[in-house]
Amino acid sequence: MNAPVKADPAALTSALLYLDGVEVSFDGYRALRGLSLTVAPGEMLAIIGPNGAGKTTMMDVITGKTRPDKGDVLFEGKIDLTKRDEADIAQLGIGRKFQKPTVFDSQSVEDNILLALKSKRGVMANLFWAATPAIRQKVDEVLETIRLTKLRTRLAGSLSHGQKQWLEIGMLLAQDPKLLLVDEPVAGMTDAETAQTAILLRRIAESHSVVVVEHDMHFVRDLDVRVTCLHEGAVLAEGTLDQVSNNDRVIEVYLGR
Ligand SMILES: Nc1ncnc2c1ncn2[C@@H]1O[C@H](COP(=O)(O)OP(=O)(O)OP(=O)(O)O)[C@@H](O)[C@H]1O
Repeated sequence: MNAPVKADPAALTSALLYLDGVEVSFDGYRALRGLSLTVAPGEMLAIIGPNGAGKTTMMDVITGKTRPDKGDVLFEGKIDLTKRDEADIAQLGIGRKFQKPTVFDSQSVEDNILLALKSKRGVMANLFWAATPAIRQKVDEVLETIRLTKLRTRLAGSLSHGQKQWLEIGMLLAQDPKLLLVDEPVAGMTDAETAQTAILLRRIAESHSVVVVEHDMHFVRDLDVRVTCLHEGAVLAEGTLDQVSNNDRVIEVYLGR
């Protein structure tokens, strides 16, 4: 069996996100077993791996939902995320998109974006909140990025599954995250929506760091980014999709022959 890939210590100071030797156990079951990886500023990283590899647990550790038993989880080279709670971590600029869209169906597309903007401002600020030109501009910008400008007045509940996913990504963008964590964004999408989502994430990655967990290899190929394959709670292989998908162990435990 291959030794788990270690984080590069030299990357610590330059990494936006740095995980080293992260261990998580649930009732004796070791979900993460020395997980080490880094995400550079402005980088998009795709994470693949079989069911139970620890991908969701990794996201939970980064966002403060799960505390690791051991290991380093650092943001911007110095902020120890293991000491912060979920709300703090969101404030630091780490946004997470879960697999299922959770938009407000009874609100319009643009009001969903506005609500996301408001939630960033906090309750007190909302008392004095008004649709200032700066806020309108931000909403316009986000709608343009997610290509929903023409549907801005439609009720979110009437959107297709893919459009809802894009809207939710827009709601994250409204909060100006430095790092976006995106969990299986194309599950349940049509092929056309999947292709559009790759274009959208590539556009977003021009100005944000992104970690995307996905099983759809066509989509991962379209992303054209560094790929990390997790297995049994650690990194099994890293590199381009071609390098990772030609790795014998990755073929054995995940992709098949
Ligand atoms: N709260 C929990 N209590 C007990 N076991 C858990 C808990 N959360 C996760 N696990 C176990 O830890 C392992 C890793 O799970 P995780 O959900 O992180 O894998 P994954 O790579 O996201 O899988 P999938 O691709 O199916 O989403 C699994 O065996 C899972 O059953």
